[in-house]
Amino acid sequence: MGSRAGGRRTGPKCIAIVGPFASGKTTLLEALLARSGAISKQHPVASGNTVSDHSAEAKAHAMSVEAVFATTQFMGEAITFVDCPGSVEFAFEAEPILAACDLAVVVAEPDEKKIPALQLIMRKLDDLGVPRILFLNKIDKAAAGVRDTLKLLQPVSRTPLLLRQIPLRKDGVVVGSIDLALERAYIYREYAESEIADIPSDDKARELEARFAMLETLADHDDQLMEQLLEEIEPPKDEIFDDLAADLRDGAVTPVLIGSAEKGNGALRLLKAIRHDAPDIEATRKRLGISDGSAAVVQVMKTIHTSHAGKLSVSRILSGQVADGTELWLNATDTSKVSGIYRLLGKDQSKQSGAGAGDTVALGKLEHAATGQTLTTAKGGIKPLVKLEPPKPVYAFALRPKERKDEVKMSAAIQRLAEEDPSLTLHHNQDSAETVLSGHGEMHLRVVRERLEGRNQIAVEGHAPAVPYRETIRKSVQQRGRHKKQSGGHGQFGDVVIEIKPLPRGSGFEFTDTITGGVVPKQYIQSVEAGARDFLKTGPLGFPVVDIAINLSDGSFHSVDSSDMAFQMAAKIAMKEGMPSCSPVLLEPVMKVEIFTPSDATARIIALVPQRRGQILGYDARTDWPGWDVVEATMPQSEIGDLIIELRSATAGAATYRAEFDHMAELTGRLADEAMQSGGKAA
Ligand SMILES: Nc1nc2c(ncn2[C@@H]2O[C@H](COP(=O)(O)OP(=O)(O)OP(=O)(O)O)[C@@H](O)[C@H]2O)c(=O)[nH]1
Repeated sequence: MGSRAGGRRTGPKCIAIVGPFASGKTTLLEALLARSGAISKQHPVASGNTVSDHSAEAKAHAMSVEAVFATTQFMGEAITFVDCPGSVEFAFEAEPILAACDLAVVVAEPDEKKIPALQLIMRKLDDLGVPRILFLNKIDKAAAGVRDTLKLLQPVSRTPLLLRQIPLRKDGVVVGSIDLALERAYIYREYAESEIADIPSDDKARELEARFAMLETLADHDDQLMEQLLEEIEPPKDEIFDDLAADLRDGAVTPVLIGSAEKGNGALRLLKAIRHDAPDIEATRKRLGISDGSAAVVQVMKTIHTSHAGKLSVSRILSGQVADGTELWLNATDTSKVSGIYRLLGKDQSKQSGAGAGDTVALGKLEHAATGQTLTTAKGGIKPLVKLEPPKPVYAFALRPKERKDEVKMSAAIQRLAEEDPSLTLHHNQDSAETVLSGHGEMHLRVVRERLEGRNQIAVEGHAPAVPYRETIRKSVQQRGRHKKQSGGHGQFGDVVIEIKPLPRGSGFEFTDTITGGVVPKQYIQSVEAGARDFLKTGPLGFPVVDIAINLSDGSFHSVDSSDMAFQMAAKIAMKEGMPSCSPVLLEPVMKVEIFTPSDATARIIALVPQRRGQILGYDARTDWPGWDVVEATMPQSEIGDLIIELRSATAGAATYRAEFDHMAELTGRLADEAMQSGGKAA
């Protein structure tokens, strides 16, 4: 095999490990690090001692909650692995990493339920054009044959899944694998390199059949190989290896390796496949459309704030060299100086004097750099290589510190967390005076809270954000309002007659006057409007009033005692007395919702819409998403708060939704009473 590398040094690689939730990515990283010698021993996830799940939050939930970088050396070459979280709630973490890595290892399980989640990941890789290897993990638990599993998985991949290994079974238990390119058997040993063996004679026929299928797929891109197969000539192994590498690099196939990360089985084969077949930095530059110039080009993959090294921008050096003190252009006008270069192994950092093309390192103190940015030593910066677009949030809560004194500290801490996680958004709701944090699910926001409480020592409390209810009226009324005060000296006098009328939904507020003969002088007409507007900020039901028209039709004034204030007061009195007779009614915001779901769950999704007072508008196949549907509905905003939780539990985490304001609708009965009692805020 050594000859295949041909002595060609390919430079440091960066490999993203992605895959559905709990498919074994953290475990696989642990196995890869142990096998390549970066760590002395592989720890199980449950021990809480893995390189990847090092944060308090990851340990607490026994799941990855952020991307973790680990650089190792394999056969003299550096490989940085990035363990990306599998939960859809943290899916955005992977995007800036995938944008600049050489290859993605997709860790999948022989489990039908995880297929929709796998499909989402494969689509993302297709969109970004990232070459990938599929690592079929948990082969120890596989009940079905590997080829049957691949038939199940094939629809999620736009490129053919190319089975490179088949399992070797003894008494129904997987004891090793057969490499179809090398035509060798590997007998698994726990936490140790597999033993090379001859292919057992009983398995030979199965091996030949699977090998032929592999060669046939390779022959689709190699005419010579096709001829050899047709003429039954044994193709030289070197050509097969070249084809495997070329097809992977070109994104023409998805090679499939098998293994059991938990015992370290298959890790070495995977490392070798990465060494020989994974695209290198040159290929990645080509994918990103940049050449290898003298200027350094750096893609920021993640931002972290550490207690001792400060802000770190974990970056891929795409070309050139970066040293301590190198000045990098962030855009056309701003620069930042690198202060500290570190190689990462989970939470551990080791200081480096510099980094070159292909390296993935943490660059210290680039104060204004952000995740996803492309930095360069070229004066004036360069056009960003990727455009990061965080998906729209699907879950939110209002947050406040338990102690008022922590308010400033909390908002600074959230800013830092949002810098680390661009899929988090924060806004201040003027209406409800709430600080609303939005993200991608309950766990996503729970982790933010835990970070505030743990890392930042700020006790916080959260609740569902207030629903912006409004109120309106159903009936018209004419009302007089008189404000008269004679308290010694200067008196106050204002007298108005107004007509209060309902307007069609969405009209807002209108003010007119039909004053004739100057019974209300011009300058006080606007006072009447101001008074009415002020009153409407909180109507009789306790909410802002909308869709209402006020016409000032009559009134009187006093040449000395009338004033702006007096007419504002008169208008408010008229409103206060008139409004209860107008049959006020509560309005709730109703959203137009698009729910994206795997088709086999469409019926379930349609059934849950009316349970949330929603109305189905229709459903259809999702454009360009085979096997998916989109369900359109309207649904009150108050019912959407935790919609994502139900959607995900109905679809193994795959479904999602988009909602936008559609209209305000009348709300009566028990729900209206509850809303009035709570003022729209969650209990
Ligand atoms: N039987 C078996 N279990 C495995 C294997 N690999 C991982 N597991 C188990 O699967 C569970 C999930 O493993 P993790 O490595 O945490 O999965 P992950 O993909 O990193 O999870 P997230 O990043 O949190 O989505 C753990 O209980 C592992 O012990 C395997 O090869 N065989």
